[in-house]
Amino acid sequence: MDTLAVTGGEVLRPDHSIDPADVLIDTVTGTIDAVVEPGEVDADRELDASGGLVVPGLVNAHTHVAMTLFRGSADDKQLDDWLQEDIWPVEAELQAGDVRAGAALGIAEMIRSGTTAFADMYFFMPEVAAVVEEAGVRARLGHGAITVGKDDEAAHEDFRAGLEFAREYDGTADGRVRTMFTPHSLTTVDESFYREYVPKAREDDIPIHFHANETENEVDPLVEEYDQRPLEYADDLGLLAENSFLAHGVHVDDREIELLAERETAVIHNPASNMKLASGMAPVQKLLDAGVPVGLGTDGAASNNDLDMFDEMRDAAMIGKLAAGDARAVDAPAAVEMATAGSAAAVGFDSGRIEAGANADLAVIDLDKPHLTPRHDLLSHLVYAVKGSDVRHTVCDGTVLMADRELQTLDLEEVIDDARERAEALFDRAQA
Ligand SMILES: CSC[C@H]1O[C@@H](n2cnc3c(O)ncnc32)[C@H](O)[C@@H]1O
Ligand SMILES: [Zn+2]
Repeated sequence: MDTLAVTGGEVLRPDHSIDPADVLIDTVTGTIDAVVEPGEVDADRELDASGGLVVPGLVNAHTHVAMTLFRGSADDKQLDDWLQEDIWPVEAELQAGDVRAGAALGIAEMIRSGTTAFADMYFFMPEVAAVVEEAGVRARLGHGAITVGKDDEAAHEDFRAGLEFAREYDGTADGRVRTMFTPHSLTTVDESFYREYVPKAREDDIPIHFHANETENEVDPLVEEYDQRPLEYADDLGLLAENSFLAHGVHVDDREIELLAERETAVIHNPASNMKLASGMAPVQKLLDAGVPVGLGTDGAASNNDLDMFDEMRDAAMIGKLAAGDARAVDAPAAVEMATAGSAAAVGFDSGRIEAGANADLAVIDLDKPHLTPRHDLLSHLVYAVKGSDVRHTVCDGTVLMADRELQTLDLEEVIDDARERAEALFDRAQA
């Protein structure tokens, strides 16, 4: 056994208590071996966490990581106009190398802000899988399949590609890449495709992830056509299950909330994207009270515009209070739970908790900062005051991915240069 000890810090436990402890990691299995009294470990190597707070690596449960190339290119528009006028015309010009560069940039950004795992639906997903492997993070990946704007044969090809990717790449990168089947949304995929392909995914036990109930424009047409709420329609299609998770769930009524709880289907809350696109306020406290599993995501960098999950926790707590009209709603423990154990469970990773047996995915936050002073309540700081740039070390699967803010697996300068070049060429092609 080869071991790494994270020593000298205070550790956030699964019950949200925080106390001084050392974390012993088995780097061969990539799991936490023990959490022990300070000074008791004897390990092959040590990572100094003194003066810091050791937290589970954050889990970004809904993103399109390569969309970092679109950051700042399309702001201040509602979802439909944003997608149709700005995003989709440029995505039509995407090449594999663009997705690789955008993914590397996004993954570098996530490692630098304490995120160790993410769920992603996009295009050219083998490229994303390759960067996940190289960077050392953990991810659940799906090829996003869509039927609008495609002829029948092209749409079938897209859906077959989605299933093929899910089957071929599951378990790669030493098990750090897991896969899923990802139809884009309830309104952009024709019903017949759901009827044909969802059973195929279910047969192979492939998790399903899709956008749903993000804007009112996604609700009304379905109610009109099917005389059903969108999530009743989704249930009829076999989309709601324990290993399904949907992004957004902003416009859900009480019956849909009940359905989600009954089916144990998780909602991934994306507060920044919902605010920026003016999609609405998800009823997060209501979902939690009803027993719906809730995770947290950034969505893509074009609608956020960063991938910092600390920002997202703060946004979730803030907008959760506004939505409920109650300052007690979505408190700090609820926001932390969403970004860690909640997201990890939704995505299907045994991460998001610092406890023996769990994946050794963690981040160390430097608390020695003016904006983190004094220290009345560190859980409060995590949600309301910490920034991604306060992360000192990031560890995933027992491997140190960032030490003292230096990336260990990616060359940051190269990643930034490459992303700049690819973004410029991509937007030039789109404007030609
Ligand atoms: C088919 S791959 C994913 C597809 O989703 C687009 N996208 C990015 N953000 C959102 C969002 O908030 N709602 C719906 N779709 C979104 C992305 O640009 C890709 O085309
Ligand atoms: Zn999305």
